[in-house]
Amino acid sequence: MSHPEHAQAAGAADAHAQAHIRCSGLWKHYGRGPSRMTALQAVDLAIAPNEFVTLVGASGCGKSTLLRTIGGLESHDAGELVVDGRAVDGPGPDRAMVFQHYSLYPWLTVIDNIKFSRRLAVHTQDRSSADVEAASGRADALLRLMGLGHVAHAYPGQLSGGMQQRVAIARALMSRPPVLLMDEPFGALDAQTREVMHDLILHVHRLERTTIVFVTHDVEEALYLGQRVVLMAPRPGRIDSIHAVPLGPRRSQDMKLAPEFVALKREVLARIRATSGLQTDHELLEQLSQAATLDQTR
Ligand SMILES: Nc1ncnc2c1ncn2[C@@H]1O[C@H](COP(=O)(O)OP(=O)(O)OP(=O)(O)O)[C@@H](O)[C@H]1O
Repeated sequence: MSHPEHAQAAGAADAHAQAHIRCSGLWKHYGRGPSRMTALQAVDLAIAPNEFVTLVGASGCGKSTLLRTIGGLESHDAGELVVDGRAVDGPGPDRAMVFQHYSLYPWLTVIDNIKFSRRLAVHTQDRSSADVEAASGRADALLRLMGLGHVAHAYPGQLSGGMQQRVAIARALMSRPPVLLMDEPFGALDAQTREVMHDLILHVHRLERTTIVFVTHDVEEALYLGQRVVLMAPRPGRIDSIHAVPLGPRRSQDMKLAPEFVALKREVLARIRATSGLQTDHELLEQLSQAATLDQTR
């Protein structure tokens, strides 16, 4: 006889086993001795293939550390981290990363920036001309997908921040990575450009069927993009709670006004304040004014 709780537990275990990215009891420390701090404490997280998951939380809660660990840029101290059934022991072509700063090559044109990683592979692995042609076709398709066709032969310095970030995303997608890891990719863009980038990345996610893990400080961005929002808490860095976003996969800007969106935004914001140790903005202002008074009396 099946029991609902058992069925739920079995479902969760199944999801864990079939996950594209799976962290089980993941620990990460920085420093040694008395200065040792725990950046990740027993993180358990299963991300399904083609899922879009966002990570939010107060400053220093370990969002970037978790993302970089999944990317293989940081090692973990204990626990298990598996991507596509394989234990992660460093960076790999299956996991592309996009950061806030575009890190494009200023001396290469847009199209050459996009082809760059592929170009290295052509040199090192003695690819055939058919491979080179396929790479050109892929680069052209990405130019179109990212709305960059008209600037293919421009240099990064001639482009706006939003356009440069589109190039960086196209370059990350060039080798069809199954996983895209994004660390505050739109953090330096103005509000209007961010909105355009949000719809663009959702479109890319639908077409490329990539699993995306996206770090942000911005709760509205986290809710608009994510199918699930993972809320992390600091000191020690850990997962506080995971929230399913009650919106379908096709999103539009007016959904941000839907009562269920607004209610979840409030809940997540309140939880971030609570976990950061600051209950209210008022409390923060009081702390700042006390610090200012202390400075004046010194
Ligand atoms: N290389 C490092 N060496 C020592 N401590 C580090 C290192 N990288 C991060 N930390 C510390 O680990 C904790 C988690 O940092 P992390 O950057 O992952 O947090 P975050 O949630 O991404 O923060 P933010 O939102 O401010 O970017 C912080 O206390 C940070 O100071």
